[in-house]
Amino acid sequence: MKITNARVIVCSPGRNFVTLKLETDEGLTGIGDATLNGRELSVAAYLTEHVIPCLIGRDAHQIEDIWQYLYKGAYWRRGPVTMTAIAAVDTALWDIKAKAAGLPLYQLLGGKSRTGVMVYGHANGSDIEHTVDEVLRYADAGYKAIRAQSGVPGLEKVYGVGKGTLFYEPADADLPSEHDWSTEKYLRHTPKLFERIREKLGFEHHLLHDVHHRLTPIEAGRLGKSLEPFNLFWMEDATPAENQDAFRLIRQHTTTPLAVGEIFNSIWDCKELIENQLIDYVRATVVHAGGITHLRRIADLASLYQVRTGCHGATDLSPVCMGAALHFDLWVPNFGIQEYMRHTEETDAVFPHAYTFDQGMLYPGDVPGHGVEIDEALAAKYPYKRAYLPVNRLQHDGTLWNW
Ligand SMILES: O=C(O)[C@@H](O)[C@@H](O)[C@H](O)[C@H](O)CO
Ligand SMILES: [Mg+2]
Repeated sequence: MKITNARVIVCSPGRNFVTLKLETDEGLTGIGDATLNGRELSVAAYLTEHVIPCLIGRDAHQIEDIWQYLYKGAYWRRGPVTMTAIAAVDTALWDIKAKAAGLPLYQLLGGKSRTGVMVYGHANGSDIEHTVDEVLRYADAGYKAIRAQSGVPGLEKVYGVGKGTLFYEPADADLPSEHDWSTEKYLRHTPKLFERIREKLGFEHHLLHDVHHRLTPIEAGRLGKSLEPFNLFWMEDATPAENQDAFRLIRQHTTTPLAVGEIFNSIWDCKELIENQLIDYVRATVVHAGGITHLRRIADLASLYQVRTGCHGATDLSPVCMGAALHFDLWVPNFGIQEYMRHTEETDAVFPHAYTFDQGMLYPGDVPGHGVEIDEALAAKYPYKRAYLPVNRLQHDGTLWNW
């Protein structure tokens, strides 16, 4: 089955998405997500100018060979742009292979390992009481796991605290907006938030929290320790992970489980974290980590060390990535949890999909392929609009900090 045609579709139904569509001489098509938040057009150009010309005429069934060809063949290995482009091709090829087999993608990976995929939703509030109300709302909606982020007194804008709670969108401006940060204020506030949530919610639900790379390792150790009484499912991105060894220091100080990896694009970003058992959950997902083919390698390495998966699932990952990730999640033996930030109705209309939500679980559905399509005519009505993630500065002197 030969690849006869390929094109990149850029659209902005509420936010930007990049989608790769492959066509074959047997009439089967497949799509893959290629969205890299705030740098969308770099991947679109990489695919159009450099990858698509190499794909035409290749056998769509040779997923592994094409992966190796694009990875080794570029000479310049890894990096978010390259790995997102490879992921798009890989996802589209798995979609085609599953459609050719007449099977949902999870069957090709090894079949179901569980009945459904446990997800966590985002409860955001401007202060503690508002966040508690949001957490209770998610619990009422059937969620078994809830991430809680709250505004911090004395800080004007804090990551994760959005206006529209169900459809929070971090890429909020044409050029980066500026947030302010104070580690001292945050560290004083956050244990109070979780104390109050547990008081009102009890201990039946999983609670998660995202630190968004803002602490030093020793500060992260301190936060993890202070959150221990509240039994978090995980503390995410406690410190930047370019230096994988940094997590050793956090580990020495707390038993709060650690998650990291939404910005990882290769197994090399997490090899030491996994082999040294410095984390409990790896957050890499299909679109930014080289597709199903590479994510499977990361998960297999992780499983040797009892590290579980916790795929990134924010709104800037398109429904195409979500669909593919859910097939992966249903199969992967060392599954932990899947993030689920709902897309807007406009986005869902552009990307009709087979996956469904019920009582805190997502189900990928049983249609052949990964179960997500793109309505190209509708997509064309939403042209690209530049939108950037914010930057963060220390409140007391304006030093650029981690966002
Ligand atoms: O855990 C998460 O979902 C976040 O960290 C994301 O919202 C992240 O900020 C965006 O995906 C960045 O593109
Ligand atoms: Mg995160």
